[in-house]
This record gives sequence, structure tokens and C-alpha cells, in this order.
Amino acid sequence: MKANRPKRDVHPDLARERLKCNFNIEEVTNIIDGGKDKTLERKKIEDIALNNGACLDEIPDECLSIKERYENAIRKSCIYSNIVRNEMLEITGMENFESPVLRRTADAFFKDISPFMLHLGMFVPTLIGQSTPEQMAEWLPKALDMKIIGAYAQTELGHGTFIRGLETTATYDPDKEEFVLHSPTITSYKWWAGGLGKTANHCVVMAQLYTQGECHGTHLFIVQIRDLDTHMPLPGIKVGEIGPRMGFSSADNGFLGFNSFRIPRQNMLMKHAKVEKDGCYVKSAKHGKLTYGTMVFIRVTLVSEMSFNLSKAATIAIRYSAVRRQTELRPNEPEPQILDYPTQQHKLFICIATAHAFQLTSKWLWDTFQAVMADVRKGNVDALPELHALSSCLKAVSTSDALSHIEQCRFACGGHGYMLSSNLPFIYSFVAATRTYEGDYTVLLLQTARFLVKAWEQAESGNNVTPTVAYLNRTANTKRVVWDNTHEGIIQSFQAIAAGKIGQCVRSIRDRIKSGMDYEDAWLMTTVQLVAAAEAHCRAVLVNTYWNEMIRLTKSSSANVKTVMHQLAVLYLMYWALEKTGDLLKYSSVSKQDLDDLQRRYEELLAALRPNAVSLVDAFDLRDEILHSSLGSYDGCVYERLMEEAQKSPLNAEPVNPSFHKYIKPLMQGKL
Ligand SMILES: CCCCCCCC/C=C\CCCCCCCCCCC/C=C/C(=O)SCCNC(=O)CCNC(=O)[C@H](O)C(C)(C)COP(=O)(O)OP(=O)(O)OC[C@H]1O[C@@H](n2cnc3c(N)ncnc32)[C@H](O)[C@@H]1OP(=O)(O)O
Ligand SMILES: Cc1cc2nc3c(=O)[nH]c(=O)nc-3n(C[C@H](O)[C@H](O)[C@H](O)COP(=O)(O)OP(=O)(O)OC[C@H]3O[C@@H](n4cnc5c(N)ncnc54)[C@H](O)[C@@H]3O)c2cc1C
Repeated sequence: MKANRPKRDVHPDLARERLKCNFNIEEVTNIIDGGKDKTLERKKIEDIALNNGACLDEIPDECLSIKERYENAIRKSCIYSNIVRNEMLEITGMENFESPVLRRTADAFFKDISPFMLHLGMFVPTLIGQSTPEQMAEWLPKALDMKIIGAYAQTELGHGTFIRGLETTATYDPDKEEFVLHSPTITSYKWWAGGLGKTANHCVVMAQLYTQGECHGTHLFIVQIRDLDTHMPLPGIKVGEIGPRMGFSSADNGFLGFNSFRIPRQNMLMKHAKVEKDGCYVKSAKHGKLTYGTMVFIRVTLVSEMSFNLSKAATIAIRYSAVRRQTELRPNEPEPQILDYPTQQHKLFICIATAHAFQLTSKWLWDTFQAVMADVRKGNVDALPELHALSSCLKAVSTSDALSHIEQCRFACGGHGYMLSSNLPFIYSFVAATRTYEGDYTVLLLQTARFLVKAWEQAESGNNVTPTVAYLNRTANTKRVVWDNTHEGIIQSFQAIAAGKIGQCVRSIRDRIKSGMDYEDAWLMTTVQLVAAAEAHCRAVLVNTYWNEMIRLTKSSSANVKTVMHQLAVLYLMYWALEKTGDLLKYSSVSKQDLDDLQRRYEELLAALRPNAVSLVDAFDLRDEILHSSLGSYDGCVYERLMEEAQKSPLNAEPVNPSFHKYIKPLMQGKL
């Protein structure tokens, strides 16, 4: 049911903030969306979804039981997927089912997450990326039409990171032309898959393939797990929900075990390798890791997902900071808006800049991904290692940075930021999971580090390396870069830091080998440095890409938009330079005086951005229905909304709670 919200006048402090704006908000929105057309398309889609849908709940999700929350999420998922299927895809085109607009609009329906998210987010992309044309023709239309609902079951109780260690087996039986799926141990049970517990009737399963007595490693299979009519688990399937967790509370993350469960041979996803009827194993892929393709796709999409989540948190915290007043600066003067405190600006303006940095970088990464995939389809896999290294580090750093900035947004809202009705705790716990899923932070940075060490060795011996590490050709043999406080100078310093750290890792590994260690131990002992080197490389990529994309995308912008976009990018460079002063002192000629100057310029920049702060978050153009926040709504009526939300607490349904008569009164009377 749709709840009616009273229309309120905009809070005078927010109205005043909006009058201060000196740039064209719509132009900035267009840049974020990827063009004027994209903004128009997004707005049209949002109108369709939000005017049609049951997006607001009478009772907040957090006041429901686990079961009610799930059932409500399913109800809304069905409504939303119908709108997606019948109306939105007509606008985006069927091939854009994974469009960020659909993802963004979904947030108006789900404060947390839809149990269908993994169906569209991973099951469908796996069908597209891993099926033969015949398999695609068989499964994809059913999946897109919601005739079947799928999950992605890879992780097991015993293994998430180490995919080669998965224990589920798929053994081919040539007599019946079937695979037998089996879970030999408790640790082999699939665990975590979103939507698997109660919702999905199919799933993609990763299992060790055995045929003709030989193990060929992990492969993907499509498996029906529930009856399509009764929804009962099929015989041989043990499936359920894994229990309450920090977030993801409206979805059903599941476990799954197989007891010699049979599936037809055709259910092995055979784009990159197949098993013939007689059991013969034939590999067609030119690269052994193409079966990991869905993970690479999601890692790529997570960078823009992080921009989106950060833009929500920044909008909430900045609007709140414009209406919240606290502490007299001078006796008898009005209390200032907390946004006037430079410390508050320091917490929050970096969030706006980072949302832009991730958004612009994510578009570039998406284009890179598309280009590499087009090459792979033609049989050229040369660029895959670079894409893997790039998507791994950008996923790791963007999720980790988003998480800590979102926490800063919560700190910036004081006690009210702790309220679930602010939505900041939901955003935080959703993003907290992203640092772990689709590859843990450390693990992915170590993947990037493998690539960097090889690239460094190439550069050291004078060979040209691939574009994202091309800076190594300039810097691999340089000791310290000369400090220069322009944007080019700061970007080059980040590259010098990365090159210096990678070089130091290579030397540590070599020294350890010289002192008698084998390569594996020398690598292991160097992993703390390797993670730091991969992070440094990622920061070098981020500052360079953000800057270049900002310049490219503002070429035809009006003067004031150019200025404000430029200011945000400079803020981003300075913020990270100041965060990494130790590294700058180590790998560049920066002096104490240079750093003091940088600090002063950074503080001046905070002050310069201050008048445009509210308009910069308005430019994210996040409708109240998507923000779900008592603190962040467009009108800024924070206190009214907090009070309104408090009334919805189930504890306020009755003036006296029965526990008073049952426990407190007897305790007071000494009768307990
Ligand atoms: C009603 C509807 C509502 C919703 C509607 C919305 C619609 C919107 C649609 C879409 C939006 C999508 C985005 C939204 C996202 C939000 C929600 C998403 C929820 C996601 C939930 C989570 C799911 C999961 O977590 S699935 C499980 C993921 N698991 C992992 O990531 C495991 C991590 N581990 C690994 O990846 C690997 O094991 C490894 C890489 C760490 C090691 O692999 P291994 O095989 O052991 O390889 P190794 O020996 O170390 O390396 C050998 C060489 O191979 C290279 N390599 C490894 N991986 C790759 C690769 N992928 N590609 C290329 N190369 C690779 C490696 O570097 C080595 O190379 P070298 O040269 O030898 O050094
Ligand atoms: C909310 C959520 C949703 C999920 N959804 C799905 C899903 O839909 N489908 C699915 O298949 N999976 C899903 N997962 C599982 C997820 O992909 C894994 O949890 C993730 O890949 C991490 O693996 P792990 O849990 O085995 O952690 P572990 O690998 O056990 O990590 C534990 C710690 O060990 C460290 N570590 C591990 N290996 C190394 C190493 N080689 N070197 C250094 N340090 C190491 C890690 O850095 C980490 O600190 C989901 C997880 C969450 C939290």
C-alpha cells in the first residue's frame, strides 16, 4: 500500500542554500548521468516506476519480523519486476536489463535489497556470458520473462575466496548422459547465494567437473532446485536460508546441498568447455579463467554502485548539515549551521568528490570492459589480465573507500545518523558487504599485485607495458619524482608512489629469495607491502582517470560548471595527497613547506565549495522515494520526519506495554 506523505514547505535554511548556487545544476546532473538524453531517460523511467508502484511502506521494514520483511520484499519485487518487464525495458532496450537506472529505481522499492536482485544481477549475466547459443535460446527468454527465477551458487561453507578449493562435484554419467551433483561434506554445502534460500527455483552452481575418471576443475551448471508449480525442493536437494546477518535482511541468502542429484548433460554451461555425450572433455576457451566472467562483470558494475551509494549518503548528510544548527560560536550569536564548520566540510565534501570520481571512472571502466569482451569474442584474450587487475583493484578500493566515507556521513549526522529512519545504517551495512563479496578486499588487491610485479619486471627490462601501468616505463628506474603542486604534479606523484611501492615489493621478494626462501614464501612474506602497492596503483589510476574524464566531459560545459567540477577534482587530489603525506615524503621531493601550502589550499577549497554544497548534492537528483531518509529529504523537514517515523514504532501502538504488568510491576512490588 502506498503511504501518503504530507507536502511541506522547504526549510528556510535549505531554501537559502539553494539561492547561493552559482552553477547550472542540470548540466552537472547530465554529466553524472552520461548525457542529457540519459537524464531524460532516467527521469522517464523513475516516473513510470514511482507513479505506478507501491514504493512506500505503511510500516517501516525495520519494524517487521524477518518473515514479514521477506514477504513484503517479495510482494514489491513482483510489482517492480512487472514494471521492469512491461514498461522499463521498452525504454532501455531488452539488452540493457542491467542498466544502472533499473538498479537505482529499485531502491525506491527496497530500503535494503530485493530477493530478485541476484536473479537479474548474476543469474542472467551468467546465462549470457557462459552459455552456448542453444543454451541461451533455451534459458534466457524464460529468465528475462521471470518464468524461472535463479540464483548464483558458488561460495560454499568451507570456501569462498579459493574457488579451486570448492568441493561440490559434478560427475558425468555417459550411460544416462547426465551429471550427478553431490555435496560430499558439510563444508561443501553452498552458502550465501542471494535469493537461493526461499525464492529461486533454479540456480547456477559451480562444481568440480569429473568425467572419464578425471577432474577438470570448476565449471558452471544450471540446476532446477524447486518444483515450478508447488515450489517444493526437488528430491535430492536440501535448501534453506542461512539466518539473520548484518544487512541484506529482506533477501533470502541460502544454503544448498545435493544428494546425488541428476541433471541433463545440456545443463553444463558450455560456452568455454564442454563434455561430449561419450564423456570426452573439450576445452574451447583461450583463457582458463573465462568461467569467472560473471565475477569480473559484477566487480566492474560495483564501482558505479559505490558512486550511487555514496551520493545517497552525501545527499542525506549535507542536507541535514544545512538545517542542523549546533553550538554558539560567539555569545548571543545564532548557532551556525553545522555545514559551516570546516571539520564538517572535510568529512563531507570528499564524499561528493568521490561519488564523481567513482562515477566517471566507472563509465571508463565499463567501456574498457566492453572493449575487452568484444576482443575475447573474437578470440583475442590478450587484454584479460589487465582487465582482471584493473577491475579487482577498483572493486576493492571503491567499496572500501565508499564504506569509510559513508561511515563519515553517519558521524556527520550525530545521534540522528544512528537512526534507521535516516537510512544511513542501511546504506552502510549494504556497502559493508560489498567489501567482502565478489572477492574480498585483500584477496583482490593481491590479484592486482601479481599483475603489477610482472609489469614492473617488464618495465625494468625496458619493455613497453600495457596502458594502465604505462607510468612504470617512466618511473620504474627513477628514485624520487620532483614535487610539483599542480594537478599534473600530484597525479605524477601518485604514479611515483605506486611505482616506488611496486619496486620495493620486487626487491623484497628478490632479497628473500636470495636469503634462501622459495618464491611462494617470499611472496607470502611480502603480501602486506603488495596489498599497499596495489592500493597505491589503484589510487594512481583513480586520480588520473577522474581528472582526464572530468576535463573531457566538461569541454562544452558552461564556465561555472567547469569551475565547480574542476574544484571537486582538485579537492579529490589534494585530499588523497594529504592522506598520503608519508608516501609523498618517501617517493617525491615534497618538503614540509610544500605540505603546509597544500593543507592551506585544501582548506581554502573547502570554503570555496561551501556555498555550492547543497546544490552539488541536489545535482545527484535523488528523489525522496529513493533516499528513504528522515534526514535527507529535499524539503529538509528533519525534525517533523523524525517525529513522524518515531510514531511508527510498534512500541508506540499502546500506551502501556504488557511487560509492565508481567515483570516491572511485580519487580517494583517485590513479588517477582
Ligand atoms: C525486482 C528486481 C530488482 C532488482 C533489479 C535491478 C537490476 C539491476 C541489475 C544489475 C545490477 C548489478 C549490480 C548490482 C550489485 C549489487 C548486488 C550484487 C550482489 C552480489 C552478491 C554477491 C555475490 C558473490 O559474492 S558471488 C561469489 C564471488 N566470489 C568471488 O569473487 C571469489 C573470489 N576469488 C576469486 O576470484 C579467485 O579464486 C581468485 C582470483 C582469488 C583466485 O583464483 P584461482 O583460480 O585460484 O587463480 P590463481 O591461481 O590465483 O590465478 C591464476 C591466474 O589467473 C588469473 N585470474 C584469476 N581470476 C581471473 C579472472 N577473473 N580473469 C582473468 N584472470 C584471472 C590470476 O591473476 C592468475 O594470473 P597469473 O598471470 O598466473 O598471475
Ligand atoms: C552479503 C553477501 C552476499 C553474498 N552473496 C553471494 C552469492 O550470491 N553467491 C555466492 O556464491 N557467494 C556469495 N557471497 C559470498 C562471498 O562471495 C564470499 O563471502 C567472499 O568471496 C569472501 O570469501 P570467504 O567468505 O570465503 O572469506 P575468506 O576467504 O574465508 O576470508 C576471510 C579472511 O581471510 C583473508 N584471506 C583469504 N584468503 C586469503 C589469501 N589468499 N591471502 C590473504 N588473505 C586471505 C581475507 O582477506 C579475509 O580477511 C556473499 C557474501 C555476502 C557477505
